[in-house]
Amino acid sequence: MRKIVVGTRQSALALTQTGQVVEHLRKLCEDNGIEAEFELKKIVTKGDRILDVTLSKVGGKGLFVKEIEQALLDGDIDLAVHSMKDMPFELPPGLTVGAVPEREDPRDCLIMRDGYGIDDLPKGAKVGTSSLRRASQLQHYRPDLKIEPVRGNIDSRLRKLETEGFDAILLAGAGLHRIGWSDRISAYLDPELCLPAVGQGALCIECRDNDPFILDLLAKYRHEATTVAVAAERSFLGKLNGGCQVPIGAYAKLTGETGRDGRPQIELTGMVGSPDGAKILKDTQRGTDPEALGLGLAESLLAKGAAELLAAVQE
Ligand SMILES: NCc1[nH]cc(CCC(=O)O)c1CC(=O)O
Repeated sequence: MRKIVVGTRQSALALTQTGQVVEHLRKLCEDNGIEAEFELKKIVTKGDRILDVTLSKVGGKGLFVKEIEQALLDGDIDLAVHSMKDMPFELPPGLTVGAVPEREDPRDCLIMRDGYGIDDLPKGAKVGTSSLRRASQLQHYRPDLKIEPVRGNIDSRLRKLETEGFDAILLAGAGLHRIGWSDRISAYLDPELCLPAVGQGALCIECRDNDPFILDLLAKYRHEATTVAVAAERSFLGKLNGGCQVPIGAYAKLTGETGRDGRPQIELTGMVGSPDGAKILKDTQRGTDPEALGLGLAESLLAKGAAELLAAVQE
């Protein structure tokens, strides 16, 4: 009987999604005659400790993953469940992505005090988000809105909708679905209006690259379409050298067509914007090689001036 220690953050969302992953893995073990038992280990990350500062001001990448990766390297845990969009582009030596399971809804959504869509917000309404990507795209569509930062876990952000006088706040639909709060969602934002964060709605199961038992188990959990789509989005992000603290969005999906090389065709849309939404660069490309597609799309936006936009945010 092998004991598998699973590392997780301790927010409501993290515990729920880790619990769901462990249930799937338990079933996979049962179906494949693998004897294993699972144990959860809660780990506090820097991102959990600093809750009162806008993330773009805290700086640094991997705020929600570093301590968990250290626990993997130290052998304190055997695998970790992360939100893909919190993952930095590069993993530390010795660690690898063991599986990307099937993606949840990638869209952002509005939780509104009144109304059922963005066009119901009154002129000058106060909207809460600390994401420069969400702010940029929302302001581009509705320059009249007043965007103000709101941080904290999903539960505390929802509370702030009431206590801090917001007309609406923006959250990822996936998180709300996972914790069973879909009924709080007033409207989904179409990716045409608001491109999600790279990897949004997907999970990343990370493990040591020299642990064949865990690698074999996780290989059975991999979802091909999600893996390929997220690889394209992350390749785009990697080329632009962005974390989740810059106004970059991307969304990839399979078109259902097959390329000349026999591989599934991917359609990738990416954006880079100014935080005030005055300028948004956006493009869509198709291809079958996720890395090449991400790089190509990034190069197209760089040729249109993406580097200048990003430099203005990062200085
Ligand atoms: N930035 C924090 C974060 N990281 C992952 C999710 C949940 C959605 C997901 O798994 O993509 C959230 C909350 C949010 O953005 O509303």
